[in-house]
Amino acid sequence: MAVCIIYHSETGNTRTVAERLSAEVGGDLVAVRDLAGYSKVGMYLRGAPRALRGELARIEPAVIDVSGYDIVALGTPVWAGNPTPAVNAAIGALVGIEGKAAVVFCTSGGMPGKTLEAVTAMLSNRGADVRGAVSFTVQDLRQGAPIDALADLVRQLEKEKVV
Ligand SMILES: Cc1cc2nc3c(=O)[nH]c(=O)nc-3n(C[C@H](O)[C@H](O)[C@H](O)COP(=O)(O)O)c2cc1C
Repeated sequence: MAVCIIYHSETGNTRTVAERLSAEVGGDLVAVRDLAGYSKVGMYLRGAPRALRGELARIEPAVIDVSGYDIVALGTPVWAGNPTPAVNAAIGALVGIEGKAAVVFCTSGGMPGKTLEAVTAMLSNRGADVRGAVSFTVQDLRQGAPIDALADLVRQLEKEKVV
C-alpha cells in the first residue's frame, strides 16, 4: 500500500512527525519548501499574516503528483491558527488527489485554531476523501510522545484498502 507523506516545516517539528510516521508505516516523504526563505522574525512579521489571510506561497516542488499512491498524509505547522501558506499552495499543487484517501496533521504550541478544519476543507475541495485529522503539540513531541493516533489512522486505511 503506497503512502505519500507531504509536509511543510520551518523549525523541524512537523518534519519530525512526518519522519516518524514514515518510520512506522513506510511511505515516501515530500518536503515542501516555502521559497520566501523566512528568517525567524520574518515568519511572524510576514508569514503569520499571510497564513491568517489564507495566502498561497511560492513553493518547491511546484507540482506534487500523488497519482501513484493509495493514501496521502499532509502535515502543516500552525501559523496564527491556520495552515501555512506553503501548505495552502501544496494542496493546489497536488495532481491525482481526486478520490484518494487522506489524513491530515498539524503541530502547534497548543493553539491549533482552525488549522485542521481548514486543511480538511481545502483537500476535500480538491476531491480527496479526508478520513482523519490529528493535532500534535510541541511539548508532547519534545517529551517523545508517540504518534500512534496518526500511524493507527494510516494503518486502518491500509487495512480497508486491502479488503
Ligand atoms: C509564525 C508563527 C506563528 C505561529 N502561530 C501559532 C499559533 O497560532 N498557535 C500555536 O499553538 N502555535 C503557533 N506557532 C508555533 C508553531 O505552530 C509550532 O512551533 C510548530 O510546531 C512549528 O512547526 P515546524 O517546526 O514544523 O515549522 C507559531 C509559530 C510561528 C513561527
